[in-house]
Formats: sequence, structure tokens, C-alpha cells
Amino acid sequence: MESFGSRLHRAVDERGPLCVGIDPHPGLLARWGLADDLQGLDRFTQTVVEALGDRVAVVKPQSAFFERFGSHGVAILESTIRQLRDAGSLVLLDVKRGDIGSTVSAYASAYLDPSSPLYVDAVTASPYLGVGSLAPMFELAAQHGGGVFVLALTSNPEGAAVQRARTADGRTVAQTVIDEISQLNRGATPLGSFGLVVGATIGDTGHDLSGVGGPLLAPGLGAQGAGAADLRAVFGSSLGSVLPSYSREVLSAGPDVAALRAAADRVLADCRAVLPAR
Ligand SMILES: O=c1ccn([C@@H]2O[C@H](COP(=O)(O)O)[C@@H](O)[C@H]2O)c(=O)[nH]1
Repeated sequence: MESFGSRLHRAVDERGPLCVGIDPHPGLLARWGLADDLQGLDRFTQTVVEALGDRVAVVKPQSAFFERFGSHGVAILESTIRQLRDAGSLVLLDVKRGDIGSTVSAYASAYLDPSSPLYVDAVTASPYLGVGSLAPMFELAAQHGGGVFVLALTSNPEGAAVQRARTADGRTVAQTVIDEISQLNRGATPLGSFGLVVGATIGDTGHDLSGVGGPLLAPGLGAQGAGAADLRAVFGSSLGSVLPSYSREVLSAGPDVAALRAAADRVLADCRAVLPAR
């Protein structure tokens, strides 16, 4: 079976280095002339699937915006995931799950087992119960060609106090996460299946990302203030592994399908101008 890292590498070759998030904020629904209800949610996501499903390498639905509508919202998420995968996008579900290992097994089944209704290509995970507690996700992902993106240096200003705190051996908490994920990817070609989340907003923090061997998801672009040029300072010599991620910056161009496509093309061109050609 083809690994997630290999599928992602190919998708980026074919469609370019871009992840677009589906974040149906109440304010965006209003801006699109939609009600903040299930019908509005459904119309919003259908439009994004139509506009971007067949052209963007990775689409990242933000689970929270579907969960807030309860089981019917989750049903729309399930159907959105299926449609995106049918259209050829890789689906990265942003759920940031993490727990004790026995519970992580259940999360792994929910998102990384092909028989689950919420089955996706990859998920985001939180390492704050210990990277080792995420092992059931890593194992199921490896078994079924899935991926896991673990939070390392997040784009929000509050993250630094925890992530840049020093551990007993002098490394930061984030560096221990980076090092453990690097181990998991060892020997994987052309790209490992275990990624990290590193915000585009954080500047040069001095962390060593050079040995990760997997994708580096970079949220924080656009609405949170970072631009493609900021990727240079954050990622330095690891720029070639970066997967830039935009949500509101692209979504605010809707509901016109052509305008959404143009916005995605524009941010992709901005990123291509900064990222090394492959
Ligand atoms: O460090 C992180 C991790 C995840 N996110 C998520 O990405 C999007 C960003 O949306 P924008 O509209 O592009 O700001 C959102 O779903 C966050 O939950 C992040 O921003 N930073």
C-alpha cells in the first residue's frame, strides 16, 4: 500500500504545495449570504468542494465548525470528506486529538480505519499527553497509508509558553516532539507520513527541523497575519518540506466558485515564489 507521505509527495507534485482549510465560521457564512444553520453549512461546504476539490493538493476541514451543529453537522462533515476524496484531494481532518493510549486507539479507529464513516487521509494530533500516547494513531496510519500531523510550534501566541519551555535535558518541549517524529520517519522516502504543525507566524525560533523527514504543515498564513515570505524565517533550510495552509484568506473570496479558485491560485503562486522548486 502506498504510504501517506508518498501520496502527499505526488499530490504536491501534481497540484502544488497548498492546503486549504474549510472553516465555516459564522462570520463567513454571513458574508456568503448564508444562514448560520445546517443548510448554510451544507451550501458552504458544497461550494468549497466544487471550487477546490479537483485542484488543491490537501483540503483541511476544521472539525469544530461541523461539530457545533451536532450529529447533523458531523453527517455533513462525513459527506464532505467523501466528496473531497472522490474529487482527488487528500483530506486532512483538523481535530487535534490526544489522550491516554487506550482512548487514542478509539480516535485512531474513528479517523484512520478505512471502514469508518469519518475515515480521512490524515489527522492533526496533540502531543501533550506524551508523543508515545499517540502510538495507536501512528500504527493504524502506517497500516492503512494514513498520516498524522502532530502539534509542535503552533501559530497562536499562547502556544509558546508551553511549547518553548525547557525540559530536564535542556531541549524545548517542541524540540522533543520534533525529535520523536523525526525518529518515526527515519528511512521513509520520498517523504515520511508523520508531519508536524509549525505556525507561519512564529518567526525564527531556533528549532532544528532539518531531520524531520515528513511534511511541515504551516497554518497562520493570511488571516492570522503571516505571509508566504515569513516561511523563510520560520523554516530556513527545511522550506522544501513545508505545506502552507490557508483558510479564511481563501474562503473569504467566496461564494463565487471562480473567485475561490482565483484566491487559491493566488496564494499558491505566493508560496511557489518562496518554496524551492521540485
Ligand atoms: O497552530 C495551528 C494549528 C492549527 N490551526 C488551524 O488552522 C486554521 C487556520 O485558519 P485561518 O483562517 O487560516 O487562520 C484553523 O482551523 C486553526 O484551527 C492554526 O491556525 N494554528
